[in-house]
Amino acid sequence: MEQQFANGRRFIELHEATKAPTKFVPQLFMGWRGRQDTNAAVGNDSWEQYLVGVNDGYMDDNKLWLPERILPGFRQSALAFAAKANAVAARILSNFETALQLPSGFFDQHLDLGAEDARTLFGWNYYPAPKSGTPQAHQLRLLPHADTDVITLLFQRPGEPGLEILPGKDAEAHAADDPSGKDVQRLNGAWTGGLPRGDWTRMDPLPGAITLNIGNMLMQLSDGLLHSTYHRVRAPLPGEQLADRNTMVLFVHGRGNAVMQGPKKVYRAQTVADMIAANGNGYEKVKQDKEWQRQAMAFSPQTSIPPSVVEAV
Ligand SMILES: O=C(O)CCC(=O)C(=O)O
Ligand SMILES: [Fe+2]
Repeated sequence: MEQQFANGRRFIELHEATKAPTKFVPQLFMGWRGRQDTNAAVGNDSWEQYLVGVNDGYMDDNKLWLPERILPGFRQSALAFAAKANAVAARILSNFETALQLPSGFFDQHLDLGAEDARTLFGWNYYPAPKSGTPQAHQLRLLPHADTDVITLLFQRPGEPGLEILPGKDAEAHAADDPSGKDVQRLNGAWTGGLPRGDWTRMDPLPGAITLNIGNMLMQLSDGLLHSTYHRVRAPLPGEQLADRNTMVLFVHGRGNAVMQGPKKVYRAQTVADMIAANGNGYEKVKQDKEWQRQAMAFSPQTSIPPSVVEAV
């Protein structure tokens, strides 16, 4: 894990101009989003992200890898790690097949990284250390959202906290869905569902642990039984160390042509590729909404998930 964090830092530490050719492609959700791009998305200079596809076809067509001479071994190392993480995801998800009434072997097939339309992504988030003396407590490093994928494996590092989830918000958004044309992408608009049931709750990093988020695709596949996790990343609170934060993500999307609909057809049929493309500019629709701003930016007294629950996750 630490080796792969270091691999990502090699990319992050390059000059802006060197990274520029790998600029983010919203349609694919692949590539590099520098501080300027994320500044436009979240309104502060607090986040940088590089996401690579496990499928070289999409990466090569869009020239989203840097040449070997700039980052020797980078690509091979990232893809090897992503494949290992994907095997973990497949093992976890295979346990859901019976309960979700999906055909046996569904996830093995769906998560096949060798498939021509494989769209799973692996990548790094980097949040620089805030400058001392700046009022960080009311700033977010990453705005609230639910991930689009089936599940996310999130790798965090002890000493670099910030992830928070809003329990109950997911369920509310579900209840507020329009029954005539259920579209789980509305979860990215969860603020329409009324007041939050829970408070923003810390999910602090534990040594060696992988954090698992449920994404919108699993919500669709499970006909709403499993709700996607609404989450955000906040800046260090007063009294906390002003550390930078490094995380890695495996966005388990699976195959782009697959339709994400459960046996009861609760949600409208959408392909993985369509759901990814729709998310490319996810924040644009919501940023101006005052009620969303109020809830998304709420900083209530800090609550934490008891350690036993965190370990079970
Ligand atoms: O960096 C984190 O902890 C969260 C990242 C995240 O939510 C994302 O990349 O979708
Ligand atoms: Fe996320």
